[in-house]
Amino acid sequence: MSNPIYLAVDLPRLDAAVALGQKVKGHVGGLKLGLEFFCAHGHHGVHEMAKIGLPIFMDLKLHDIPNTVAAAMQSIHVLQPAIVTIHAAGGRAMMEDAKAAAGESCKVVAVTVLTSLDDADLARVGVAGSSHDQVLRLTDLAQEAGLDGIVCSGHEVGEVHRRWKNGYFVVPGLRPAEGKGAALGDQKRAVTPRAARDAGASCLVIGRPISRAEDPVAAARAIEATL
Ligand SMILES: O=C(O)c1cc(=O)[nH]c(=O)n1[C@@H]1O[C@H](COP(=O)(O)O)[C@@H](O)[C@H]1O
Repeated sequence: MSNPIYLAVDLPRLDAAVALGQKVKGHVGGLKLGLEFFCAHGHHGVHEMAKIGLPIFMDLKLHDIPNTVAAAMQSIHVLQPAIVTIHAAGGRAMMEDAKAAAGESCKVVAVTVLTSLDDADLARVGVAGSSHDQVLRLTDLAQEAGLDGIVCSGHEVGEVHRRWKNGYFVVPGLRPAEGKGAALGDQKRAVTPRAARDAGASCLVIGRPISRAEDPVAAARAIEATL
């Protein structure tokens, strides 16, 4: 089985990002480049990271009118990402157009409810009900739109997996062990990598527990050993 860990390379400097990717490449299955990275380094930065030889996950969380999102997807074709994120809250037409504009080999996955939000945060933006119900609602919409899968927390992935048998499920907000490793930081719905994997996650997104560890290779290896 291939390594399901994607390292979230959320570092502002390109040389540091390349060095980190090179160091841990034997212990992760891919590299996730997010908004921080793409805004700072653009296509050039993605090309440099691709040279490390691992699949690239472009976490752009696109959310706009369908025409704009489709055009953005076309503009990143050339980078041949393995996975791209969009926001499910952009609606069915936006998701359909994003998928149609993506390359054949690129998985398009929709972020449901960010792992940094809890039920009280959702209420403040006008979403009645629990984060759990909202994840399931947006999962069904993403499946109807023909996407490859969704992004959710480890708390919901078990139920998502039961509803959508062959979907691709990305789970971020992972912390290696209760009370150990990196603190929760801004994550509110966190679980351990092993718990997420057991519940049906296809892809485990892990950032600070590896990138901020004193020894990132040892941290990645230790997490890999728990899976
Ligand atoms: O789409 C994502 O990857 C994502 C969705 C989400 O709901 N929560 C979330 O944390 N992420 C990303 O996952 C990574 C988590 O990083 P750490 O909290 O440092 O492990 C970051 O790059 C986030 O942008």
